[in-house]
Amino acid sequence: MKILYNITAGNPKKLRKPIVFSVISNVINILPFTLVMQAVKIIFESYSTGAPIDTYKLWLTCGALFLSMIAMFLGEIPAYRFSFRGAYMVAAEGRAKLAEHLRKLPLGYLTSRDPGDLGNMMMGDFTLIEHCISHLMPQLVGGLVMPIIAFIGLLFLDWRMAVSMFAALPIAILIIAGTSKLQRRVGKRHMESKIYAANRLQEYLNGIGTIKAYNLTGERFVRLEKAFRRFMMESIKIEGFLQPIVLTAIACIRAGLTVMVFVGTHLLLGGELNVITFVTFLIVGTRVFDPLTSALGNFSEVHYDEQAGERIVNLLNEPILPGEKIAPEGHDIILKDVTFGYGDIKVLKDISIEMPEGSLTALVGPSGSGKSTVLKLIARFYDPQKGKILIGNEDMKIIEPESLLQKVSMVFQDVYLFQDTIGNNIRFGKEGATQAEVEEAAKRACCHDFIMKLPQGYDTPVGEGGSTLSGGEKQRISIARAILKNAPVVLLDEATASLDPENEVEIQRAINELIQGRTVIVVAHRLKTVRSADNIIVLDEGKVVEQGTHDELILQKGLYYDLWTIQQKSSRWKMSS
Ligand SMILES: Nc1ncnc2c1ncn2[C@@H]1O[C@H](COP(=O)(O)OP(=O)(O)OP(=O)(O)O)[C@@H](O)[C@H]1O
Repeated sequence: MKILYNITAGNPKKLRKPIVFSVISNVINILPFTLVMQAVKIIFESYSTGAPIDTYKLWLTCGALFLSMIAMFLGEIPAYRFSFRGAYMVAAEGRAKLAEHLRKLPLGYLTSRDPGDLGNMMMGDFTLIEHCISHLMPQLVGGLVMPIIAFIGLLFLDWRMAVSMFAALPIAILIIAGTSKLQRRVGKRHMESKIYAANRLQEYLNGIGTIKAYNLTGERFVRLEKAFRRFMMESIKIEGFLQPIVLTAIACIRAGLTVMVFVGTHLLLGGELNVITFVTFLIVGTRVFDPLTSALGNFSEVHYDEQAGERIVNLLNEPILPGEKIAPEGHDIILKDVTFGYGDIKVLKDISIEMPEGSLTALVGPSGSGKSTVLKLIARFYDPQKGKILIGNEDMKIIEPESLLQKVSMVFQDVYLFQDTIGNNIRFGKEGATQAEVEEAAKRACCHDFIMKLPQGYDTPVGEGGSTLSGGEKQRISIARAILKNAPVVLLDEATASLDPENEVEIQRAINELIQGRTVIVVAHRLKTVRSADNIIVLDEGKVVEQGTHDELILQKGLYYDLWTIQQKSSRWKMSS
């Protein structure tokens, strides 16, 4: 049953209708068979007795045969429709469910996977599932129903012939079932090599600009070529391994026909079987296994598709961030003895920070000291490995992640804009916001003027990732989004890239609009922007080494003082150069 669970990406109920209607359609498909046998019987009876052919019965059989063809056609329509509908429904609902699940997973889990892998799963694996439900399953059902019904019917005609005809079938089934683990293993290796090749291709395409800039074409391409070669070898292996198994099983099934001819001849010569029955068995025997042999030819594909489904099921089983409580009203944020690392190396080591409601806290420190990581923990992209983070005196771990995110606006360095209009990109901040609200937010974020200068204003489309806008423009759009969201907590990761003076002033003005009256935590790279912060936390190698106001820290003459002095000097260098 696990196989049915996997090939439907955890939704086996969706197979009910396709299977039921495939069975019905295959039962109807047996009708013409029995009618042809009836016609043969009428003709043979006349030859064997010397009596004239019973034309009335023969015409009647022909008429029934015609009607059975219509019935076959009508029976196939729902089978076809439910198989395809089932397949597309499983894929469409599954893709939506997986996308929703991905959103709820800790970001750490997602970033640990190869970038192309998830996209591949969404499109490629679900396409395999679609194919399995729409084509392979009906074929398999047909391949089993036809011989089973034929066997039962033939038992009544002559049990000895029926048994001999199907004698070798269990051997074929044993061969297929006995090698199923091996088939899965070979299929798994093939799938892994396919995913690896897709990931290398994605990496190559994503990095094509860098590859050109640093003339890495040769080295990177060798890596990609190796991945394609490995994929090719696994494809050859899968064919080379599976074909002999399937062909042996098919040969066993066909051997049953030879056994039947021997037994039939023996019985006929011994006078224990009449010619009509023998001919009937010969006609049925040559056709009855056809659906089964073609289904077996594709059976290894079912295993293969099952693995695609299993990958999806495994991802759906990955635990989402826990927490069910609605976020509290208060917005004090407290980190208590927090330790966190992305892998084994600890990035934050036992840190404690208090950020009172309505205050502005700045996180400063050398590159890699863990500033952005603190913001990510507060946004609950990850949970700390030790210690806790409290918001409004509640442990974040018990708060429902969605409810927490409603309280938080984030403006990070790597602004992502969707392939949509500028207006809709701002509207992501508040679902259903009116045009007036969008424009108001844009005005406060100092982006209304540049938007109005664009050919289609707010309806101007932006390329994927915001590629058609400058860094400063993208940043201001993301601030407008955050202003529209109007969340009480603002997390700000200041841009490290140097902005031109005009953009810098505009962004600072936009940020001032955004942070008014809120609990703000800002990662500051340019210390002059946080001189007025209520509290400045200085991080070094994942530890809080100093904290206080700008004036207090300058007096301490510690790390902050050093950083401040260096930045003051470098800004003077810039001005004099
Ligand atoms: N997703 C990740 N996976 C693994 N390591 C990471 C990840 N993100 C950050 N790190 C590592 O964690 C450490 C702290 O990173 P973080 O971005 O918090 O530092 P930062 O102080 O904000 O640095 P910067 O000022 O350069 O932005 C760095 O050594 C970084 O390489």
